[in-house]
Amino acid sequence: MAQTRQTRPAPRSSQAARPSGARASGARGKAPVKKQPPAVLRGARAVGRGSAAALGSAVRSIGHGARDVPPAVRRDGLAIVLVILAILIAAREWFELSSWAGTAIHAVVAGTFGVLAYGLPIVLLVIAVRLMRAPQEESTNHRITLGALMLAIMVDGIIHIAKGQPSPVEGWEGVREAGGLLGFLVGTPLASLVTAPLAVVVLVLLALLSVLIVAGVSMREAAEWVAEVARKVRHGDGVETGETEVLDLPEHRTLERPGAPEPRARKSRARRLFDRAIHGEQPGDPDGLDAYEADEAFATAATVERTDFDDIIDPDGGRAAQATAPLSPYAAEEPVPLTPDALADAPTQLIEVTGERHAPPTTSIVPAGEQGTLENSTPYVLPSLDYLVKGAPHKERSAANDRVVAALTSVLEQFGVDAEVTGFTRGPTVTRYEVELGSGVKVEKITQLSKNIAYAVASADVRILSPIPGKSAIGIEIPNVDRETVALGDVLRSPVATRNDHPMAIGIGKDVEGGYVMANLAKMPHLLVAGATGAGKSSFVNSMITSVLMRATPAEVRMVLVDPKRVELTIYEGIPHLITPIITDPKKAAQALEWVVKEMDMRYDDLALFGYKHIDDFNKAVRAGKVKPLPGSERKIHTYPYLLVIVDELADLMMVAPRDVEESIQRITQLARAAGIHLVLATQRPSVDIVTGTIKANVPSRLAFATSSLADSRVVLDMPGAEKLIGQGDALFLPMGESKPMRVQGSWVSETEIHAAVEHAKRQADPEYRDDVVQAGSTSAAVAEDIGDDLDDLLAAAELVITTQLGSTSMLQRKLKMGFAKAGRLMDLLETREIVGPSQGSKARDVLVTPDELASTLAVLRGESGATVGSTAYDDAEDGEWVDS
Ligand SMILES: Nc1ncnc2c1ncn2[C@@H]1O[C@H](COP(=O)(O)OP(=O)(O)OP(=O)(O)O)[C@@H](O)[C@H]1O
Repeated sequence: MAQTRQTRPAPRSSQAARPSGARASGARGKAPVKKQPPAVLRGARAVGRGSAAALGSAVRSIGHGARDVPPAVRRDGLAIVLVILAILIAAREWFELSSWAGTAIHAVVAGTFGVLAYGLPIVLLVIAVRLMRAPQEESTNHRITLGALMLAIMVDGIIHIAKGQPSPVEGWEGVREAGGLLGFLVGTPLASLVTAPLAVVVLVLLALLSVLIVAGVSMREAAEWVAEVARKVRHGDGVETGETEVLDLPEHRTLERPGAPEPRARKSRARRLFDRAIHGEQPGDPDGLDAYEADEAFATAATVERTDFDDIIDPDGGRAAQATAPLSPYAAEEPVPLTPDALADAPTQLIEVTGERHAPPTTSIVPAGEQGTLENSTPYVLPSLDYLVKGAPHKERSAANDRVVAALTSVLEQFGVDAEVTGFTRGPTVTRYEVELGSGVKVEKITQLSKNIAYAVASADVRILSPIPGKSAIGIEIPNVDRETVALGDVLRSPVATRNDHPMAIGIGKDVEGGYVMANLAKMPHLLVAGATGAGKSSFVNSMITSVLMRATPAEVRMVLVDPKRVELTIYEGIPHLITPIITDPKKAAQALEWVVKEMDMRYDDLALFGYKHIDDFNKAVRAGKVKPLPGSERKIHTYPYLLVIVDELADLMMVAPRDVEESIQRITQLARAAGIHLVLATQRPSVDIVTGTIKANVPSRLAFATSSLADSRVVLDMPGAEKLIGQGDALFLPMGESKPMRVQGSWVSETEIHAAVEHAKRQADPEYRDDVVQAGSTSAAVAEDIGDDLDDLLAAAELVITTQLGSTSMLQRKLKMGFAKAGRLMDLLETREIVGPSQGSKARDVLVTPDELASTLAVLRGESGATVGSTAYDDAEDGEWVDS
């Protein structure tokens, strides 16, 4: 299933509503409606509850007070505490502080860490500095702290064994002079288990592992780095020769030569060379690059394209991510974190702070014909989730819900229906009230009452679900008068989001039970988003793009954004995840879709060439170094990022080139899944001429916001329901393979938050645009003059005539719904292209092209170079032998 969801915990019984006459229910996951207890008992309970509540609220207020302290200040507080500890420990261990406090410190610290207590102040200071300088890299900080602690334990164990394994029973002094309590606890049992020398070997290896954890590098990387240093030392061009060469960790190999082009210029040249390499060309020097530069450029391009999910995912589910290179020059310049409070207080200032740009990372040298070190991707730091604000806590019930329960109960009583409201589950926008029927009562009795229910609860948007999936109960969904906004930050911070580290998983929102809903765009694999103006479609597109920015690096996900309205997506201009500037011209958008088809074909060729079925398998093999270039090829094999194509207003595209757009969408959607290419098509006008049968058949996942009519709901979901939604992000989500849609409240992200995420991304890297995206095919340029604006109609006419093998003008008139003059003109054009023979009076013309030659003939009409009617030239193109423009 494409989506996962987390159900909220069952409400406490003390929160249950108690309308008279309602039947008690203990159903899990909903607020039950209970019978009234006797008055005396109620009074006693009230007194008890009152005092408990007073005590509870006092404790909670302290807790809330602490929670209200901004996270950044809390982290600073922790850093300051560490500095104080470091000073105190240093005072005793270094300067022999002799007071009782000194004695106590020594007893605790040396008692725990043994002789390592001497070094502890330095370790504490390093962690404190790291906390203050890179607070947003929580998972990296956790990793370093954990690694340091492990290292201390292992070294203590070694010291403990080396000092003859003193036991606390013989006196603490000996333990303090050796490895402390930690050393005793680790060293003694291990030594008695496997003998002392073997125990030391084990501890040394574990200490080595701890060092790797602290450094955030794998054994192979460390070995490579050591080999590199050794090589440099051997060749006498040592690491510290300063002026021309700087050696860093393997992923940051920087080699500056006097007179070498600027890194950015080299990169764009690299991109061109890289593109050629993809198409099997040799990295020569047509751009004036010498062999050195060409190799370097290839390595850079490969680095840019590389992905390594395994390497950037922290075992704790967070992302130690790309921030893990402690020696990176970029790590020292990490961005100032934007906390929600900061965002609220001074958005403009913060935007200024983030205005500064970081140079893209350095170039690595990979000798020609050798596979590069693939896992060393660009040190791109993902934005901290602190950039996104926290929403108000979710309410499980409110007074409004109790009023609705009472109203529903009274409607049932008034109309004499033997049914009871047994509970409800409150979501952010609507609450689903559950009604159980008495035996022998027809479900229709309730559905017939929908208007009376709407009247009683004073809401026109009552939706009845019969039954609630998986339950013998009827659900009545009624909008909350006190609805809640679902903050994207809350969705992305929820356990369901942190457990799922897929870069294409996005925060959809919250379901009717208040559970967070995430969905993986890669599994959809294509999504249609529709809804009337103002229903929340654009807000969804924004939270989707922001989700990607928060969770994926440009090496993992690249995007093509199509925004014919020119307003919705401009904010994302310049983010490094873009593969081409935001496309606003619908004609260019149609070309971009053709480019996507081409890219897909190319990826397919690659998969076929190396024998993989899915891009994920291919990428995994590339990262494992298992994909080797063919013998004699100089090509550097790289991983492919997912390609996410977002069209924010399909209608605008369908108006310009309906057949081309439809055709491209069809080809992309049929094949793109395995190639890691995914489409999101959004439209305000979900009518059959925009969301055609072909598009619907190929885009299996749907997200419907409120539609203006039942017909529109049917177009999007193939069922009614969306016309009853209440707007502002209220949606029905129907992922591929599901039969019933899930009602969700879409997540909301403010412009300030988007800006913060965008600025962060822009600071990390520059976009590297592919200049061929909007030139692919250049169809319109080559279209013959006599066809002019009639190309789409001509293509339709040619297709009709060729597939039916009937050269009849009146058929064109009838099927394409056009006048006689236009149909006649099209037929004449077909004659000039030798698709049909000359006019034979009232008889139909001969058709000179067979259905087998349809594709090549349409290519000729489109003006695609190299194609001739009925020839094989276009077929070659179909096989993926496109020449890069
Ligand atoms: N998820 C949401 N949570 C809270 N409010 C929302 C949400 N989505 C939309 N809204 C509210 O509804 C308004 C309109 O939303 P939005 O602009 O996304 O609609 P739209 O369907 O994209 O309209 P259009 O197609 O005209 O751009 C927003 O300004 C916002 O106030």
